[in-house]
Amino acid sequence: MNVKVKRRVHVAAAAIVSADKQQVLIARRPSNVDHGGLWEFPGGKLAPYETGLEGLKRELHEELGIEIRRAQPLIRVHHEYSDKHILLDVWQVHEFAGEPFGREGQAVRWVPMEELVSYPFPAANLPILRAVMLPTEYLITGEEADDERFAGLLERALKEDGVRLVQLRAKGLSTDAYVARAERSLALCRDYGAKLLLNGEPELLERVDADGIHLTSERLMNLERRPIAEGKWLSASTHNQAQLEKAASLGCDFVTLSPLRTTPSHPEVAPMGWHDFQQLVERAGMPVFALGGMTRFDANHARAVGAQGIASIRDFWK
Ligand SMILES: Nc1nc2c([nH]c(=O)n2[C@H]2C[C@H](O)[C@@H](COP(=O)(O)OP(=O)(O)OP(=O)(O)O)O2)c(=O)[nH]1
Ligand SMILES: [Mg+2]
Repeated sequence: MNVKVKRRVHVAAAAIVSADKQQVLIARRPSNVDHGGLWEFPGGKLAPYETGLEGLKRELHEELGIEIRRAQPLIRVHHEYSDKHILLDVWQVHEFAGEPFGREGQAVRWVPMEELVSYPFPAANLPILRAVMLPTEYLITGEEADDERFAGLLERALKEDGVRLVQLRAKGLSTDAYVARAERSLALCRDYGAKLLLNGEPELLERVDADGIHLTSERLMNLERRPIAEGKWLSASTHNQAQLEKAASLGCDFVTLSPLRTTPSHPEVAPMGWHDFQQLVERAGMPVFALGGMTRFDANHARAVGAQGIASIRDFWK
């Protein structure tokens, strides 16, 4: 029997974002290498004993002539190519010195975030594109009987906290009341350049042209295929490996994973803690927001263990 062991390749790559966070730098792979002609996030294979960030610093100097000043982990993606197993260790570079140019003759281009999806990338890159486009914080709205009070609280979070990703969660409302609240939330979110996801049946998007749908874990597990178009965002609540795998198989764009800590809203559920969380995130293959007792102070740690950031009601709803 001829068992071929695939090569394992650890690659560090950079999502270099402009100071206004509106653009990201990509490069085109030369036509004579693997995935030639496709676009990529600059970077390359780690040398023996190099850490991801060390390797990335070396690669960005070699490929673009820049020095990294400030970088933060963005996402880790495992992908099976036909000839190798690859780990893409992607960092978001917030600050650098020098003027980037293609030192190896490759094309290099600043691209507006929303145009990224129209460039051809290698197959492993889809989760990275999603991660680059998403912020670090995901606001889940609180239960609020009064529409005026609700709008005031949402606007405060958009304005004061700079929230740019919102899930409208309102279990207590009838469908019509939910739709009315969603229309109003959408207008507010548009004013601040934030994305709005509706927590409910996917068909809600036919009534409100929001940016996407957030599935409860129960809805997630009952679906056979992705219920909405690719151009809309699909997120889901997950709590374990099986749900993460289901989310991946449906083509969810990102998920929340909870509960990280014990919370007043779910006192009976055992918290998973950072160790188990990190292990689940490593193989998730999509951006994951830590949920359950999280505040913005936890965002850096969440990033450090591989997450996109944190999701919260309480930290933003005051
Ligand atoms: N840099 C980078 N590599 C990617 C991306 N997506 C993706 O699948 N890859 C794959 C392609 C390659 O198989 C591998 C990266 O290798 P590389 O060719 O950049 O390596 P390197 O810069 O060290 O170049 P070399 O000296 O080995 O020629 O990862 C991406 O976005 N950026
Ligand atoms: Mg390279």
